[in-house]
Amino acid sequence: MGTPTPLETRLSRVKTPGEPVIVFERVFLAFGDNVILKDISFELRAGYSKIFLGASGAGKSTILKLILGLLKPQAGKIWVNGVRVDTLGESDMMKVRDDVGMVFQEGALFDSLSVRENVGYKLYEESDTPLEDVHRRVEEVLGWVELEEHIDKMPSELSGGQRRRVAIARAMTFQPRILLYDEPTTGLDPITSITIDDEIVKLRDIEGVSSLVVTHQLRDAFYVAERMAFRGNDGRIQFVPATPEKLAQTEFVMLRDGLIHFEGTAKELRATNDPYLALFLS
Ligand SMILES: Nc1ncnc2c1ncn2[C@@H]1O[C@H](COP(=O)(O)OP(=O)(O)OP(=O)(O)O)[C@@H](O)[C@H]1O
Repeated sequence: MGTPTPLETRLSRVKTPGEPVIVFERVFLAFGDNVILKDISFELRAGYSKIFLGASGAGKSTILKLILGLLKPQAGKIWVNGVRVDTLGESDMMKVRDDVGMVFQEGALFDSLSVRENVGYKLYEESDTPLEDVHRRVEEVLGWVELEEHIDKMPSELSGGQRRRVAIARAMTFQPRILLYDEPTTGLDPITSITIDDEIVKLRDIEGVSSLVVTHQLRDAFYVAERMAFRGNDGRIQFVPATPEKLAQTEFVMLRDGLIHFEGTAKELRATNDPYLALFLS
């Protein structure tokens, strides 16, 4: 076995299912007189997913920026992996961000870098990680999203769905406990969207990654909530309809007028009589 390499040590962080990994407590945020978040409290637990819905401008991306420490609230408290981030300075925030992967809208790859370099760019910059370890990790994460054979291509040679999968692989490089997805399927056709949704499901169910997904695509949101992945006896990953326990691990959060208008499972959302939600779902 030998001594673990620095990369192996980073990848071996303990992950306890069910413990809170993101906590918002009575968060208030305004830009001048424009109050965006009035009083927001929620908890994301390890291995769970939360899907944020809401009209344009409701504050969904603002919540992602607060988690990453790119914005600070004027009141309330925010914890990420047990660290209070609303009062944290930038250098400590960098360490917190190491455990949070981010999949941006449109994938946001570097056009001038190959797929390999896009996925591994942070690792290649680190002098303490041997090059062969970096190559191995990059190949591993690209294998996970089934794109190993495209490793030496440029982003311009990939389809929109493949580019998003590269972005997911890149976000996984350091095996973060939390993945934040900002509109991961926007602009993709329904079939391609499903390949992205399956990656989100796989990461949640096989890797135990906690995820926060901001989306306007209700069909994809329900797909992620109502499906589950498991590894069969032959070692292959299979997808089946979610069991009741698994269904309970994904919650929808609807933001409206700076407050949480609804928080509940797919089943509860589908059964709602609330006129605002019904309008949103129609
Ligand atoms: N830096 C900023 N300065 C001033 N106002 C801002 C700033 N960033 C965001 N806002 C405002 O905050 C509100 C919430 O923005 P946010 O991007 O969080 O909405 P959203 O729910 O993600 O919307 P969309 O679905 O359109 O992406 C918007 O009214 C936006 O104009």
